[in-house]
Amino acid sequence: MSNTEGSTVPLLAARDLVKAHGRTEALHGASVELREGEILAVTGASGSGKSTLLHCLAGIVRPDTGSVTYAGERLDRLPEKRLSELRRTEFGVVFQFGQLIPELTALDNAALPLLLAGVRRQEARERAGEWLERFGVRGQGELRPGEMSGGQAQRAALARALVTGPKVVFADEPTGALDSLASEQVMTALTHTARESGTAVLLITHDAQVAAYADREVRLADGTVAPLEVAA
Ligand SMILES: Nc1ncnc2c1ncn2[C@@H]1O[C@H](COP(=O)(O)OP(=O)(O)OP(=O)(O)O)[C@@H](O)[C@H]1O
Repeated sequence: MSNTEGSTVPLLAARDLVKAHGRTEALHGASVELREGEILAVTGASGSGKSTLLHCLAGIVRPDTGSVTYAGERLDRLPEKRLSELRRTEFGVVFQFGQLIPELTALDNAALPLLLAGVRRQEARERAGEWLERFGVRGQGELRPGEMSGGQAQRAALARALVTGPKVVFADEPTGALDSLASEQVMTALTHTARESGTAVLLITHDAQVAAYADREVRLADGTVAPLEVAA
């Protein structure tokens, strides 16, 4: 069940986003809203602009026009310093291939955002261990990413994304490289943990079975969110 009932002001809102990569216009006026604690799936064909939308919402790239508002702040207008602080403290990100640091163990990977935030090493490792536990990979804590299965590495990447207690997790095809069993385990762990901690999730996927884990789904086609599915 969604824990977003009664919440009217979106936590994150994109309005009329336009973003071109060179001559390719990836977004042509896309609008979407994410409420606090909501799990929203963004689906659409390859090239429809899903990743570009996620990058704009996460403050990774700035739209050419349109606005992105996070908790009342215009993200698209923020100076880089404040943006990177927001990304570090309020947002977590997971990509298709996890992007764990290959030289570090799963535990040290998961502890990294805490160390960057100034948490002492021992406490960071303890907290990271608890998050690995929630994702069912504590036993793999001393392994490096290359020694883990794809699904285990993705669950460690999710632990790293959630370890700082972000308000929003951006997940771009988090199961794209996994078989269906590993994909199911990753999605169950992600949605269960997000609901438990009240974290909102923006989930990009082209897989209907993965989208079914979300509270709501919007579909991108040719850089625009299908009008009927834009939240009022
Ligand atoms: N860095 C870039 N340089 C040039 N064109 C780009 C760049 N990033 C995206 N594009 C183009 O913008 C359009 C939208 O790309 P985007 O990656 O947002 O789509 P997507 O829906 O996430 O696709 P996929 O499901 O295949 O990952 C595509 O036509 C793509 O080729």
